[in-house]
Amino acid sequence: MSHYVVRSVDRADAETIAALREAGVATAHEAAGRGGLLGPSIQARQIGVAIGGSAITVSCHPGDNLMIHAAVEVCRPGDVLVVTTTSPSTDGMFGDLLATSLMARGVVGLVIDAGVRDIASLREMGFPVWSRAVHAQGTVKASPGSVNVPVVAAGQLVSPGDIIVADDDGVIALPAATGRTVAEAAAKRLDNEAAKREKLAAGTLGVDMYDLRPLLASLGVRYVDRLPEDGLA
Ligand SMILES: O=C([O-])CC(=O)C(=O)O
Ligand SMILES: [Mg+2]
Repeated sequence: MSHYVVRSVDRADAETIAALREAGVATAHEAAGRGGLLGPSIQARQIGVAIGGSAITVSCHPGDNLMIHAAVEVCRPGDVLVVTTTSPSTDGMFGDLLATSLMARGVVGLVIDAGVRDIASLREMGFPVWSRAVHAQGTVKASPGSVNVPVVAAGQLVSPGDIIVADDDGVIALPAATGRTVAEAAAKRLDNEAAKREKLAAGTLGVDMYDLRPLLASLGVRYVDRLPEDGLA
């Protein structure tokens, strides 16, 4: 098996990335046709932080953070490091020292399908992390892997240069080439949601706003004042 550190990455433009970050993971996911999400095994390790950036991908041997060290050098300001392991692992392969190194390169956050440690320091430093686990288990630097090859993180294919948006709801990866179209669709959804929010706040019911009464009737859902004697039979 060959191992590579790929230096060149095609990134999306900063404006598109910022628009998707502002839209948020849920809206970007809807705007992308309900695609792109990493699975919920990867969770935010801080509250109220949203990031957007270009993926630098890392494929590591489980329990081995050698390739994270190798990846730091190819990161640019505005990137997000996306780390995977070649078999499932929750070892704490990333902590405040690696975060210090990434912050010095202008990396805006980490998404890792494995464990992190030094979590109190990471929060204090303001380096945001989305991970499968928090686990102090130490790792070694011994086995080869690759940087900037396609990887799978929590069931989602992530390619180098993908737009990563992460917030309290989770993480989404979008191909850079689709970014502008998704950002436009996200902006439309946000406008539309603003109008809906106003109506809902004024007391309009979802069943009326979405015209769901005919659907409920066609599905055989009946409104009664009391449950009939024969119950749900
Ligand atoms: O050094 C390691 O193996 C991971 C870690 O704790 C750090 O980056 O601070
Ligand atoms: Mg440490």
